[in-house]
Amino acid sequence: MIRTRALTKDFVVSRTRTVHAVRGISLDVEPGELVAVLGPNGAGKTTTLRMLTTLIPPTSGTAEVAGYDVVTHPDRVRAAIGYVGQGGAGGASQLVRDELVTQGEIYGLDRRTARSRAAELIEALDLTEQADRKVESLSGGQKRRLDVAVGLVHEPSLLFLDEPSTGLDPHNRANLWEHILRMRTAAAEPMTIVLTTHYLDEADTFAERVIVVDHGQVIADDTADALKAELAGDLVTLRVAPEHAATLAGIAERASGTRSVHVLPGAGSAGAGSTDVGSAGGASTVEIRTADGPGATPGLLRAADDAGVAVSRVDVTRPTLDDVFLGLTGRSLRETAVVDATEGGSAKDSSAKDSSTHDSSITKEVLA
Ligand SMILES: Nc1ncnc2c1ncn2[C@@H]1O[C@H](COP(=O)(O)OP(=O)(O)OP(=O)(O)O)[C@@H](O)[C@H]1O
Repeated sequence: MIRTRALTKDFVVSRTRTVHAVRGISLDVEPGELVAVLGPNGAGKTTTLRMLTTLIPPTSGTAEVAGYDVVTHPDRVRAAIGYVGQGGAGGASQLVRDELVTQGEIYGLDRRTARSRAAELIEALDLTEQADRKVESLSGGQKRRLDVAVGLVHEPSLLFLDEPSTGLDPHNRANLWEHILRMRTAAAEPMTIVLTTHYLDEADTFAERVIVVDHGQVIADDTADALKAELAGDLVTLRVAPEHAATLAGIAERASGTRSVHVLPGAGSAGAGSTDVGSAGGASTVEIRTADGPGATPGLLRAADDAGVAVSRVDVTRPTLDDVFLGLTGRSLRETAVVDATEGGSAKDSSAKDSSTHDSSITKEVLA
């Protein structure tokens, strides 16, 4: 459905400065895939989407979309795809229904077909009550659903969504996703969807494949689970008395599946002989990165018990996509998003904060 080879885009911003926004992206997306493109602000996600949707020409390299070259057959590409950009489409003073009909006609549907397609989409995207209101009167969530409807009006087999849910509250995000997934499976052939997002949990939950982009290049490409298992691993955190931390670290290092072990002295535990086990102030923490945290933990606890090491608390944390990015680049996607927002970005800081609340961790107190 999509095939790019060594795709690049340079922006000449002044006589002395060129921004290399996309630096040689080669990727293949098969029909029916749901792919999330993830990366910090300025990574080149939107620029890539804009080339694939024929809005800007590549500087070099090739891109075929829906079987057509984006440079030599842009009209064919446009007829086959839907694109929901960041700004959204839509004439503000048009009625919702009229907007959909107009867009359908722009895509070559006759008026009757455009009307029936508009009615279908209004129902499918839960816009019945808003159908005869002006676009400018819609709420953020309703407007985004209309944007998606506009992107789907000509029944494209491939839909590009550029940050579809940025700025929406969690309820509206969930609602939008429900609609997108329903539309996808309702199509005669499962629709291919390529989206960019700042929401790590969104990519994690809905995308079948995650492409991580940084500095204009693809740095990882797999399912979210595979990326997390291969590039991050689970984190097992054990609390022990400071004098037992080295013994426990040794046990962890010898355990199968262990990738790394770190000992963090507890606050106030620098003084030798602290035995304040169970109190956050005195205990040391042994952090173990392992391929399978829930599987490894019982063996670790047995070995600790055999060695006379009393573990006062166990936390097993499954990695997030942010851990994957951190492992790949040494930077956190959340941090980069927040920093860029303070430098003039807009809604990105809220997305970054929101995604940081998503974390799946299993916590278990162990009686020492
Ligand atoms: N028209 C342009 N002229 C000059 N530079 C541009 C232009 N469009 C994008 N860039 C630059 O190209 C780089 C990639 O931008 P792009 O918008 O593709 O990133 P992004 O990953 O989509 O970021 P965001 O998550 O903030 O939307 C950035 O450094 C950006 O400033």
